[in-house]
Amino acid sequence: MSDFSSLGLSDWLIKQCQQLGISKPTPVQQNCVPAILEGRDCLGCAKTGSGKTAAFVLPVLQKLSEDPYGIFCLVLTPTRELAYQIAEQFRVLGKPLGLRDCIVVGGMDMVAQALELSKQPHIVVGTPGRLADHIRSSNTFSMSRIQFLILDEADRLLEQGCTDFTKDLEEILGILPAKRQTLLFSATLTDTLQELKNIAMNKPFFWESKSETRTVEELDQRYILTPEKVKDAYLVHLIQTFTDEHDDWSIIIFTNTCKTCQILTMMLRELNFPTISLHSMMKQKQRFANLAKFKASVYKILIATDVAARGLDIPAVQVVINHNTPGLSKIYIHRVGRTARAGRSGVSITLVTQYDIHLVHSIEEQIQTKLKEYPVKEKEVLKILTQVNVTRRECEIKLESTDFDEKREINKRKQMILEGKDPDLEAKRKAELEKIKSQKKRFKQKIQETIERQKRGQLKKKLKKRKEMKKKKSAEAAASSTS
Ligand SMILES: Nc1ncnc2c1ncn2[C@@H]1O[C@H](COP(=O)(O)OP(=O)(O)OP(=O)(O)O)[C@@H](O)[C@H]1O
Repeated sequence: MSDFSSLGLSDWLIKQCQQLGISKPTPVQQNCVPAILEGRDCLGCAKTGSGKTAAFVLPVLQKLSEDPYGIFCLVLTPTRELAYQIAEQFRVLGKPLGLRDCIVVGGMDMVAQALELSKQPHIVVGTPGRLADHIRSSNTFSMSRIQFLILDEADRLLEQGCTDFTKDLEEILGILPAKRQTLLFSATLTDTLQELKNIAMNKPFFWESKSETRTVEELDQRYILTPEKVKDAYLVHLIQTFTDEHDDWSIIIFTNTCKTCQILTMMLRELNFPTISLHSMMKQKQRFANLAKFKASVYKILIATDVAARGLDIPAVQVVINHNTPGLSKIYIHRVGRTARAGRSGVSITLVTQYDIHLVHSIEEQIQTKLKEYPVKEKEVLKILTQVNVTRRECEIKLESTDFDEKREINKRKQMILEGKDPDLEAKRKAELEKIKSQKKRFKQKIQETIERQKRGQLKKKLKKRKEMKKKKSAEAAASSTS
C-alpha cells in the first residue's frame, strides 16, 4: 500500500492525518484522491467504515489551500447528525488553514445559519431541505463560485424514499455553477448509478472496491429466529449477556418506527439498562445531546431508527442489533456498518420472526454472505419473558397517556404543509387510494378463485372422462373375450 505523499497530497495535510493516527491510505483514498486532485468528477463506492470521508475531505482541503475563498465547497448529506460529523472532519484536518465552515441543517436556528452563510464560509455542509429553504428565502449568500459539490450517501439523496430530497436537490443544483467538480460517495452506489452519472457529468472517475461480499469481513453477522412475542425477551437477554461480559462495549439497536424506538428505550430503562434514543420525532437539540452522550460512552445503549443507519462513525460500537429485519439489503448494509469499522471487529444480530425469513434470504443473496445463527440459551430467555412483556406493556400504556401519537400526526401535517400539500386533501386521497387498492385486491382474489374453480372443474371432467374410457375399454375387453 502506498503512503499519502505518493497520492499528491501536501506535507501539511499528511502531518494532519498522522496526528489523527491515519498513516496509510485506504483503497478508496488511494484511488479517488489522485483523480480528484487531477480535477475529475468522482464516484466512489466502498464498504462502510473504509474512510470515504477523508477520500473527499483531503483533496478538497488541498485545493482550498491553493486558492482559498468562500464558498468553495458544498457538501450535502441525508441526515443532520452526519452533517455535523463531516464538518468536524473538515475542521480537524483543515485546522492549519483557519478553515471556516457552516452547518445548515433543519431543526436549528435558521437566522443564525443565514448570518453564518452571509460571512462566506469556505465549506458549507448541510441537508438538502434546509439549504433549499435558505435559497428560497434569502439572498445573503452566493454559491456561484463553488469548486466542489459533494453528495455523501449519494444514493440516499437521489432515491425517492420516505424523505424525498430530489426536489430540493434540483433547486440547489440550479444555483450552482456548471463548471465544478462533483464527488459522489456511498457504500451502496450501484442501484442509482445512472442518476448519479447524470449529476457528475464531467467524465467521472468511477471507483468501486472489488469484493465478492458487500459487508466487511471483520463483521460477524448473526441472526436469531424468534416468535414475535418473544422478541423483546431475546433482546433483553442479548443486552444483559453483552453488558455482563464486556463493560466497554457500546450497542446500537435499530427499530423500524419512532414509536417502537421510544417504547423500547422506556422498557430498557425500566429494566435498568443505560439507554438513550435517537429518532426523528425528537427535538434536534435532544438528538445531538443524546448522540454526544452515546459517543462519550455515558450511555452504552443507543436505540435508533434508520436516521442513525448511515455514516455515523462511533468506534466503541461493538454490536448492532436489528430489532426488525430490514426490508431492503441496502438498509441492512448501512445499519450493520455502524460496527466493524476501520479494520475493527464487530457483531451484528438480526432478530427474525417467521414472517421475515424471505427478507433474510434476499439480504443474504444481495450481500453474498450467509448469516449464521446466534446461539442462545432459550431457557434463560423464557425465564425473563413475562417480566419483559409486562414491562413493555406498561411502557406502551405510559406512552399512550402522553401525546406521542398526536405529535406524530402534527409533525406529519407540518411536513405536508412545508411540501405545499393540503393534509386534509392528502388524507382523502389516501383513503380513496386504499379503497381502490382493496377493490383491486378483492377483484384479483375473485379472478383467482374463478380460475381455481375452473381448473378444479376441468380436472374433474378429465378424471370422469378417463374413468369412462377405462370402463368402456374394460367392457369392450369383456365383450371380445365372451365372443
Ligand atoms: N487511512 C486511514 N487509516 C486508518 N483509519 C482511517 C483512515 N481513513 C479514515 N480512517 C478512519 O476510519 C473511520 C471510518 O471512516 P469514514 O467514517 O470515513 O467511513 P465511511 O467509508 O465514510 O463509512 P460509511 O459508509 O459508514 O459512511 C473513521 O474513524 C476515520 O477516521
